[in-house]
Amino acid sequence: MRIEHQIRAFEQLLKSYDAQLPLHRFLVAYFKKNKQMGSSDRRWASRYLYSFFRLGKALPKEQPVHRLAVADFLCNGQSSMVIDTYLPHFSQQVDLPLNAKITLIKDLYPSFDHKDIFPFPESLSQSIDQEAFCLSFLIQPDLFIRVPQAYSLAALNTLKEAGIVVRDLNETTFALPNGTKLEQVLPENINYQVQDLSSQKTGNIFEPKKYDYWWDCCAASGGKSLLLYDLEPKIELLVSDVRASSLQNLEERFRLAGLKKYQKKVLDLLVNNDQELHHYSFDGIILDAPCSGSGTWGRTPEMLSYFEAHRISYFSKLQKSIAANVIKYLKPGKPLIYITCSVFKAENEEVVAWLQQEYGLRLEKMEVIKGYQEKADTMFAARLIKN
Ligand SMILES: C[S@@+](CC[C@H](N)C(=O)[O-])C[C@H]1O[C@@H](n2cnc3c(N)ncnc32)[C@H](O)[C@@H]1O
Repeated sequence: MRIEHQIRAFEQLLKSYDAQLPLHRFLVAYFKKNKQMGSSDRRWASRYLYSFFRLGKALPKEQPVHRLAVADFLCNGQSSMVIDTYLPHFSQQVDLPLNAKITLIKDLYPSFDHKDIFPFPESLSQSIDQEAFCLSFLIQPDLFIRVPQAYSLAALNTLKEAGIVVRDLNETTFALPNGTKLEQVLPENINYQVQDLSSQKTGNIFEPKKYDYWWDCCAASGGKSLLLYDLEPKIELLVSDVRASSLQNLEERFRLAGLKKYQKKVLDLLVNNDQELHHYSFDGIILDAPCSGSGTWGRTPEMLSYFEAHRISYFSKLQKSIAANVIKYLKPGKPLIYITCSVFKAENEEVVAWLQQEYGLRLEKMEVIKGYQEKADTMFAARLIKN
């Protein structure tokens, strides 16, 4: 396959992509429609497009194909036709450490600054190291699973026997190369959840007690509820979400995990739900809020190019409205666990400050969970107590 052919395929894909779908879903649909593309064409086109978007807003003045060559060199450990053609002096250096590769690129393109990769640096939560965060976009995040202790040894052995490179971060958390086909390797009788490392760490501030009644109010398919249940199986639970389809997935996941005792409701938390909830009061509420998802853009790097800044304040307002509507159902002295997968202070610390100010909640702890240092998502979690 000639280089011109690869470049043409890349340029056509780039032109067709309008960010209406996440890039991985768009690629599936595109390849289905363009059956003339063989498996090698598809592999290279995917690699190039992902590399390209990982460069975010760096080197804005260069031609797309030159930006692609730089991106592909920085993001990969093996050379490509694009690197061989446009950066021929570097094709033997692709396996250098990232910092060394950046130095080479800076020599060639003095305007290259990796801090340009992320387009909204002034909006970041304060404790985020902008430099390390930007560099993390050049590295594909890992896939993480959480395996209950009873299954963890069996899971670890099965994965190793299948030749998969596993990092066991602790007894129940494993990191695997992205794209690992878990369902083909782990048998059904091994119970596990795919859950990002940082998402798992949010559980550190839940602190549920036996027989507590908790509400996971933006439950989606139940990731946080399952974490809560693993921390304290003797829990009473209400799960809700505005999307009924997510709650259907939740039912199946709960069934597989053996979580049987729970109540489920479809609720829009932007409206008054007193008719449904007036007699409820909870010992804990998990608000895993709808958000920009900016802490997960290492998995969806196309967002570096397509996210619009005005969306940050949209999400911030949404989060405040939802929080205001749920805290009335919390018992005094009990925690609201506020979580986002955002790196923007307007969705994190500023929402927390607003809740303290407007509703007198007392902040017990909050943390930006810095997944960018661990090939994981970056998240924010706060524990606020109702007075
Ligand atoms: C970050 S996701 C939750 C992820 C989930 N807790 C987990 O661990 O997998 C946010 C959820 O908020 C829900 N949501 C968005 N707007 C909502 C609203 N107005 N009322 C209730 N839920 C809403 C979305 O449907 C989405 O499932």
